[in-house]
Amino acid sequence: MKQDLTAAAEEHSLEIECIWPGQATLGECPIWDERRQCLFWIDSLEKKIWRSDVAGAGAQAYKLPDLIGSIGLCSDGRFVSGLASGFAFIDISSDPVGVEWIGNPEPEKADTRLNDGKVDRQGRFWCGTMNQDFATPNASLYRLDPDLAWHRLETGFTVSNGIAFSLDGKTLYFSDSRVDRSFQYSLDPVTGELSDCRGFVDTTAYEGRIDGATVDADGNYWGALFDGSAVGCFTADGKMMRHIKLPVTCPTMCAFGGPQMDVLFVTSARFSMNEAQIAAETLAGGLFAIRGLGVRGIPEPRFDAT
Ligand SMILES: O=C(O)[C@H](O)[C@@H](O)[C@H](O)[C@H](O)CO
Repeated sequence: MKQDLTAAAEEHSLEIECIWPGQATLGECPIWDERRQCLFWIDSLEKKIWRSDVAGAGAQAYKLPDLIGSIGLCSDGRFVSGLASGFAFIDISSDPVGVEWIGNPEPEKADTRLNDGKVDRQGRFWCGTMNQDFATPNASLYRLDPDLAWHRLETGFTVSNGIAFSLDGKTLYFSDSRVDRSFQYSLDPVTGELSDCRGFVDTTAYEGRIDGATVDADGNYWGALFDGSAVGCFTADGKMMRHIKLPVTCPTMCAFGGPQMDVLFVTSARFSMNEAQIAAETLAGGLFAIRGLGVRGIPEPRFDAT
């Protein structure tokens, strides 16, 4: 029996707007670029990076040669990314888009691909794989360092998700979404080593499972609740503080942005829905902006190859 959140949850002063009703198959990875003052997000399965202004206007897509799991900002204006066949830099300033391959951490595994990823406070790119059957527990968590060497930190997951970092960079958040588990690790900011894996949010108490996530300027953790039609905000010790309902079943990832860093952008997906569900949920795959939260994010750190 899932917890009844209706009493604690409703927040009537919020404005929730679908700012891009573009029906992504698998929208993911919203990221605010404070230098360009624009929003980027991806459609993993349609092999695209999308860009728009803060209001979703002027949306344009950049076509990629491969499925894409995640992007992070680089200090040189490119993206560091987890593509299905490996880590790569992506340069959207050229046409066609420039792709500089870094390497495939799992060339021996035909059934996995890189999925959720994020740059940590020290500028390293963390990215986890997922099994494309969403079930076999042979996915791993990797750290790509500025010297472009990658390191496998953990293994045995189904779908890597929920990667985010505490403000002091000493905690890594992670979720294995298909088994509905979320964790915290102690992260040594200097060496990038992980230790002391412990349970974080008990998402089995709520509808949905933690997909993509971010940490706000107060140090609280915001996670998209895939199959739960909501985003949840959790304290650093795993207690749900806020639960914000969305008009789509499958929100996938959230990130703060906008000139004041006070808008929460949320991507969503439709790949897991059947035809009847898609017909009933026309906004599925859209990009949402939640305003009026009274919370800000902080700019994303950048990856800087040495
Ligand atoms: O089903 C789930 O539990 C997962 O959350 C996925 O569906 C994600 O969206 C994943 O990140 C795919 O890229």
